[in-house]
Amino acid sequence: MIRLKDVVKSYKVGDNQINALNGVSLELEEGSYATIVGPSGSGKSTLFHIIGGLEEIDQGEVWVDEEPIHQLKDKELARIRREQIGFVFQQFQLLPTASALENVMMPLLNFTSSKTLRDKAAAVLERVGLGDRLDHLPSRLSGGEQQRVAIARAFITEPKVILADEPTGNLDSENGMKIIQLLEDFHQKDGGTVVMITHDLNLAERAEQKISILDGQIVSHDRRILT
Ligand SMILES: Nc1ncnc2c1ncn2[C@@H]1O[C@H](COP(=O)(O)OP(=O)(O)OP(=O)(O)O)[C@@H](O)[C@H]1O
Repeated sequence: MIRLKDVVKSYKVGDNQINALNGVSLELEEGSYATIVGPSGSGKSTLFHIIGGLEEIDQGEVWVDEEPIHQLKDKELARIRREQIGFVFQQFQLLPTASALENVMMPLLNFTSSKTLRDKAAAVLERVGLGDRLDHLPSRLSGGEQQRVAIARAFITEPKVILADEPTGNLDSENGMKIIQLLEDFHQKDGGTVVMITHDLNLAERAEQKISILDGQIVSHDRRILT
């Protein structure tokens, strides 16, 4: 359901060209749980942005749930991001002036009636253990709680895929593990696909698939069956 074929992506910085991805091919079936590991600058975030339809590619093909991401216009990409993909970032990326509930409502604000949306947002906040924090501004929540709001915001669209870029990078291990458990629940109970960038090799080992990137290329793709 996520398929990349010979993807090339470079950036121009002044007169220099930086080759961020040098011919990446990858297939992840629906319901996969995969981590992406690699040293700083190896191309992990570029790959993440490309799978999420956040960046254009120079060459190759990118398919998400049978949709040719590489050929779509901005409006179509926005629809795919809204309907298929939930994003979670290291820095949470919450709107500071909006409450937890409002942050979670954000992805569907123009698409669902407000009463239904409020109820739905409250239900996903309940699911991530924040049913008693609906009206809190992010500044009144701990880092772990803010990231759980971000997970709820990703859940609200009932996506098929959650893309998480270092979701535990700013958290202590206990709060980090709560986030991992929510992502693993999404994978195990909802049958969703999780693709997570991590520097934490212990976390990488928990996934069914580990994709290692070096200098813009996939150097290994390990698969194992979780018991
Ligand atoms: N917007 C950009 N403009 C110019 N160069 C970029 C841009 N984004 C990424 N790069 C370059 O592309 C290469 C891959 O970057 P990328 O962010 O994908 O690596 P990464 O593996 O995610 O690194 P990190 O672990 O440090 O986040 C690096 O050399 C980086 O400097």
